[in-house]
Amino acid sequence: MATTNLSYYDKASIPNAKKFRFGIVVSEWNPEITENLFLGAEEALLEHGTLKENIIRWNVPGSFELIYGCKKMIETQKLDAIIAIGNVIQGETKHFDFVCEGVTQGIKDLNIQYDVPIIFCVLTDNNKQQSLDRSGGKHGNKGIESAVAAIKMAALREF
Ligand SMILES: Nc1c(NC[C@H](O)[C@H](O)[C@H](O)CO)[nH]c(=O)[nH]c1=O
Ligand SMILES: CC(=O)[C@@H](O)COP(=O)(O)O
Repeated sequence: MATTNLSYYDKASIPNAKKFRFGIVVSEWNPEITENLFLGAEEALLEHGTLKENIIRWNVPGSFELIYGCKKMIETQKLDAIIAIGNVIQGETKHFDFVCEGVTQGIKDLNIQYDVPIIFCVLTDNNKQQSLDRSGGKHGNKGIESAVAAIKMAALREF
């Protein structure tokens, strides 16, 4: 199944985000990828009206630490949504599987436990080229897609 471009969307359908406050937790593993994901997310949030001062960025060592970083951010900041940014690339061992499953389940659990939506912006790729293609390359930028999801979920949270 061909991957759709992650960055094409109907911009007119996105609520104005001026009143929302967003957290972005960024993994420091594979920074070439995660920084591009962050820039895509930040640019999209600003494009849809978010105030720069309403984007709170924290860094964590790796994708597995996104779980604790998001939890701590929810508990200490007043936020309407959080974007968790990471990039896990398959190595020689099964560690990839455990990191990906762990961060997926951990972020899922936080979405159940707390009333702040956490957007899963974690690329889980077989190789670096797949990551490059999805962080500003031929398949777009998952950071943009995640920012759009964050705005939509922040609006939904108001009901
Ligand atoms: N191999 C990758 C990791 N591994 C590190 C873990 O995320 C974690 O920091 C460590 O196990 C200590 O708890 N992390 C990534 O984000 N990307 C990788 O490719
Ligand atoms: C996904 C990872 O943690 C990865 O970097 C580990 O590499 P390896 O499986 O070769 O130890």
